[in-house]
Amino acid sequence: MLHAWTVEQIRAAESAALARTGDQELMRRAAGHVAWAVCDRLDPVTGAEAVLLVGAGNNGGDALHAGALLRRRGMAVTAVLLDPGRAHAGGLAAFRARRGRVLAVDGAGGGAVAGVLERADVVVDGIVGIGARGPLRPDAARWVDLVPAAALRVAVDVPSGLDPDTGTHAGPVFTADVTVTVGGLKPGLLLADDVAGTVLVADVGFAPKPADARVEVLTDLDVEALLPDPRTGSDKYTGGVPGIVAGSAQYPGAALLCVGGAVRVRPGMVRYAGPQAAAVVARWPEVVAGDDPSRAGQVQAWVAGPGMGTDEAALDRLRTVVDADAPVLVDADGLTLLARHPELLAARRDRPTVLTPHEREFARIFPDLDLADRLGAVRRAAALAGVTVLLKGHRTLVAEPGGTVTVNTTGSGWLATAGSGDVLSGVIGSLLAAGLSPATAAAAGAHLHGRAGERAAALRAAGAHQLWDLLRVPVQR
Ligand SMILES: NC(=O)C1=CN([C@@H]2O[C@H](COP(=O)(O)OP(=O)(O)OC[C@H]3O[C@@H](n4cnc5c(N)ncnc54)[C@H](O)[C@@H]3O)[C@@H](O)[C@H]2O)[C@@H](O)CC1
Ligand SMILES: [K+]
Repeated sequence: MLHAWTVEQIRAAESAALARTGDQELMRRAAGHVAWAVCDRLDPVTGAEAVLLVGAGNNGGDALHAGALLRRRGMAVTAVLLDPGRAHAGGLAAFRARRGRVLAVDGAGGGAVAGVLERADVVVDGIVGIGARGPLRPDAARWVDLVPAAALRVAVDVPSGLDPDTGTHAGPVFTADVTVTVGGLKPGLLLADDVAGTVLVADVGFAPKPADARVEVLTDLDVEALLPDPRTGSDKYTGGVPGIVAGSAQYPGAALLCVGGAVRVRPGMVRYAGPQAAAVVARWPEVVAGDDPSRAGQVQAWVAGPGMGTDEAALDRLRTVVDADAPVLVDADGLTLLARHPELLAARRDRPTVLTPHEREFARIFPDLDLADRLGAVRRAAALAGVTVLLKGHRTLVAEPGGTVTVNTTGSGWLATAGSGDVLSGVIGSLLAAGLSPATAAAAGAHLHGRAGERAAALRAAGAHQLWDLLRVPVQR
């Protein structure tokens, strides 16, 4: 499991380390990681041209110390001081001692900055780190816009302009190929990977406690450990029995896709209750199928929604499922019905329940929550409804009512295809039926589904049904 901490939490851990170690030493360590990240990606290092964008705080100090190290490796390094009177004194002294070139944007050097940036092989962003508030000020933002995309772009701690707690950026932002983040991951780096690039965590001698983190990432090993293979003595109920309510005359494929997701994650048995029973059994002979969830027999978790329609018959089926004691996942048309009948959602409060909306469905159920901050919105939705909420997107987020959010980092563009979400619902339904908690089942399901999407990309396997075969491929080590 990986963890990410808020700026406040990082600051608290940092202050204890500052008292122990001193800020110069911490900064030198951080700078060592930044310089290593640069040199590791350049060939040759000697003679390459680097530009440091240096703000007025310690983030700029990190960049200046890194610049001094890059000088030692024979690089031509120019420090652009955005606020020359307030540049970090220790960092500047170390940089000058290595005969680095200094340009001050408010002095004679200002005019030369654009030309220096244009030629740079590497640009190091030390404009602001976790001390910044709000969008970048115009005097800093103008330089971000001049950074050439062809250069290696390395952000110190956080790409300037990106909110480390939320991953939002209201104005210009430094787009990094690599972010070297100090002390621990920040949620914003996970959410805005398009801005942060590859994230390296620089261990400088302090780290917040994993137990304090409210944002987590599952790894392959975590997910494998949650899904043991069947053993001698297992029966169909130890594997788990999901019940699927999906599909309609208009969307028969949704039933097959959702059931397929459930079957291929290894439940003990899958039940189906809807109008496509014959088609389901024709494709999935292992499934026990009927049309009425109230007569389905023992079910350990329900999935309701994909392609089920929104008519009276669909509403009746959804009511039956919502009344069940077993865990329930509601997706797609089921979410549309929940938005129209809030009493059904209220009935699931504090009972094991997962909602899996994409952004439009989310906005229908939680119209007052602002999706500009997806992390904040999904967390508030889970707290408001008292259920687990999985918000789909490039970074799918899973929030439990207690406030912890899991960020899914697997996936590919090949998942953006009709029916892909139906498969995901079936996968999570199986995991719920196997006894995982709603948040763990949702996060593990999103992880498996994302890995399947990555394999689909590698194979160019188009079509959501291709995901069935790619869900439980063993992890390569
Ligand atoms: N304190 C320490 O000893 C350590 C600090 N570290 C580095 O220090 C950074 C934090 O340093 P600081 O607390 O000095 O803060 P920053 O360097 O992140 O930013 C503070 C400066 O940014 C300016 N600023 C604030 N909001 C702005 C905005 N919207 N647009 C433009 N400028 C803005 C402020 O006027 C201030 O001068 C970390 O991100 C990390 O890079 C690390 O080196 C570890 C050790
Ligand atoms: K930065």
